[in-house]
Amino acid sequence: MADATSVLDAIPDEGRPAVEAVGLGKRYRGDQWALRDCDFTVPAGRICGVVGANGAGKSTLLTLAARLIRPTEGELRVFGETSSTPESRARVAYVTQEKPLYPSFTVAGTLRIGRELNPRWDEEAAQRVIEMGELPMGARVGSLSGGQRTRVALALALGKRAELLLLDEPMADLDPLARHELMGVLMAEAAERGTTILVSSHILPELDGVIDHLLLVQAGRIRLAGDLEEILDGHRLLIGAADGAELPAGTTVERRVRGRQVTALLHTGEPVDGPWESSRPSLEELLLAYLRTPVKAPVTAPDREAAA
Ligand SMILES: Nc1ncnc2c1ncn2[C@@H]1O[C@H](COP(=O)(O)OP(=O)(O)OP(=O)(O)O)[C@@H](O)[C@H]1O
Repeated sequence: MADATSVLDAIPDEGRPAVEAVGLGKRYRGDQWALRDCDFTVPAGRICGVVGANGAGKSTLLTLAARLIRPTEGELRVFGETSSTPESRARVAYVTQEKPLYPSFTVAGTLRIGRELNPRWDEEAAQRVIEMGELPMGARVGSLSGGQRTRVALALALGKRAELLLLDEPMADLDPLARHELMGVLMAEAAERGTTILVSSHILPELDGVIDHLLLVQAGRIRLAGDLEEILDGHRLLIGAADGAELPAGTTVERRVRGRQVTALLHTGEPVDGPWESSRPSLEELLLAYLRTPVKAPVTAPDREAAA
């Protein structure tokens, strides 16, 4: 049996940047920036949650990493490369929200295309995902439900044996059991092969216990980026009496009063003095507090900001 050292030896990129943004910006048209001034690093082997409200820029970020669009400014390095080559494309698999598949092809025919197009194709990995969902290999893709098509798209992505998996809300149309099971498959993939996974989701509980890295995108900006444990350690959730002590200045992300009780999320790793019940936030508590308090980022041109 392989020990921990030999597993790590088998993951050559472990810890090195898989995805690195430097001054990254994307403007589709006119003065509207979908992303602006983004700087972050996702080390190889991480499962990174990409979280943000509708329209925040998550899909744009994943599409840039898949090299389907180009940055307007700055760069997004994938395994150190700034542009796309056939070799670099073979290292990346992207499952989009639309999951474009040929409706007239059968499941088996779809996997056959995957096999023919990908030199590193892993038939067993792809088939495992199909079989777990008990999908008939002879069924036409067009006759499958949305969740079943998602399973076929994930099977293609896993069969490709990519080193970077980009998953844009992959689980949205799956039932809870399938979601749980496929999350397990993705985690096993990351652990065994050191695959880096960027997964966007609005279903926050689905990410808890799965991701170990976080990118919080808000209004086209990166609001939080880094190792998840470090981010959680750097915040305190306080509960106390609404008419009690003042919150420490400068660190409050969100403050909510309900009746006589106040709940606040602070961006500080330091212990907080005062009549507070203080704890480390859960991932969901952290994300909800940030999502409820969007920053007013200047993603549009100054004249539009002034008008807003
Ligand atoms: N192809 C496009 N052409 C023009 N504008 C676009 C295009 N794609 C996205 N946008 C705009 O860029 C911004 C970011 O969109 P994006 O799809 O990246 O957000 P998102 O965070 O993935 O949203 P959602 O959670 O709703 O999927 C939005 O204002 C959107 O209208």
